[in-house]
Amino acid sequence: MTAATMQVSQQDFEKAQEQVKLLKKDPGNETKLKLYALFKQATEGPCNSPKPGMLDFVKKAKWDAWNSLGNLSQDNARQKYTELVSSLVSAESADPKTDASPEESRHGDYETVLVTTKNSITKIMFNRPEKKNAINHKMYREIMKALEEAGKDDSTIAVITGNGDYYSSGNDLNNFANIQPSEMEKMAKDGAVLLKEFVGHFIDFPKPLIAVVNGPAVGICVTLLGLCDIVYASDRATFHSPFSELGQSPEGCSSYLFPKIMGLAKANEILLFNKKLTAAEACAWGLVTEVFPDSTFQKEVWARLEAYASLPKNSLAVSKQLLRSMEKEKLHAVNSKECEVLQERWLSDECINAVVSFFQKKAKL
Ligand SMILES: CCCCC/C=C/CC(=O)SCCNC(=O)CCNC(=O)[C@H](O)C(C)(C)COP(=O)(O)OP(=O)(O)OC[C@H]1O[C@@H](n2cnc3c(N)ncnc32)[C@H](O)[C@@H]1OP(=O)(O)O
Repeated sequence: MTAATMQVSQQDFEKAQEQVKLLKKDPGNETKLKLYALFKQATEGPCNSPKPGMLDFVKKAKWDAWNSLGNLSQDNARQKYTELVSSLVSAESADPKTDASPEESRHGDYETVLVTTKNSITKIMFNRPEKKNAINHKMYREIMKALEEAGKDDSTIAVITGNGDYYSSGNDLNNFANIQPSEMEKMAKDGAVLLKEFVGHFIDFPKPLIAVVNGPAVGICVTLLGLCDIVYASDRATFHSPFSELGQSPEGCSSYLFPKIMGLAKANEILLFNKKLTAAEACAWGLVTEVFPDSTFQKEVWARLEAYASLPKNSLAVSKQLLRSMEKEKLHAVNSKECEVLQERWLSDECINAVVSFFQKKAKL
């Protein structure tokens, strides 16, 4: 190495120390240890401090990293440090996700949901506010796609919430409308296949999944809460699963999870007798984790979630999967059975009459 390159290298070394502080993305512990070791070697020479005790994990890891550089010269260490920082800076500027400041990044082309990621949280927002976020066929498919993507992306947790005054009014009753009598059986069969796949995505979701219930929730959007890991609700939210009123039967694994969560007697009031719960009741019955005043709901909940999302991502994922693994097989079996029963219900006069009444504006919940 010539004197000229050494001098440039010293200047670059100082610049690199500044650049490393500006990295937007955490480079990970392994890289941070490498940077630490090269910095120490460059500024102090070979490792000269006593080996820390086995239980002093952090100091020991740092000492090991520095010591592993042996007799690497200070010039070479400066050079390697500078090169490593430069590679991190280039990787970051080539990555559109980190380029975009801490602002929200918006995902893909969705029509019925709004999917964004910010601060390690992927938010899936039901986005049909003019229809009270009722879930039509396209929305079932888009929610599944969004869950698949959120399960694989860099986020630590995923959140489901609603846009507008409702969390969701549940299944879009248009899914049952304008069906010719000759196509009823096919509609019911296809509906059961779609519902089974949809609920299966919640059962299998690999990361913590949090429901932020911003307003009233109806039908399937209530039952799915039992498959979420945390449920935060505004005090404006209500919880209503009027299955018998609609000539239908429970889904979303609620026939198994609700009695487990709140006891059979209370589950029966909701699932058989259409009892609409206030947020406070849903919390007392164990379906909701915590209720917040509507005026501070968004602020308080997102501050809480951002803190949770800064916890170690892999630890959270394996722990969630461990907890779910105890029940997974059972939940899939319950889901299959519920869809089988619903497939028959959708062909019943009781269900058909309820849908007709809704569209004749005779019946509202
Ligand atoms: C693949 C199939 C899977 C099936 C899975 C099964 C799931 C079971 C369930 O989810 S059961 C629950 C079904 N949901 C309902 O029965 C709710 C029906 N809606 C209502 O009773 C009311 O709309 C309300 C109480 C939710 C809100 O009443 P409000 O007066 O405040 O508002 P509007 O009625 O004027 O609603 C605004 C427009 O939104 C339309 N809309 C609301 N919810 C639904 C819905 N679930 N399905 C279809 N359309 C809905 C409503 O018709 C209005 O539309 P308009 O402006 O065009 O008239």
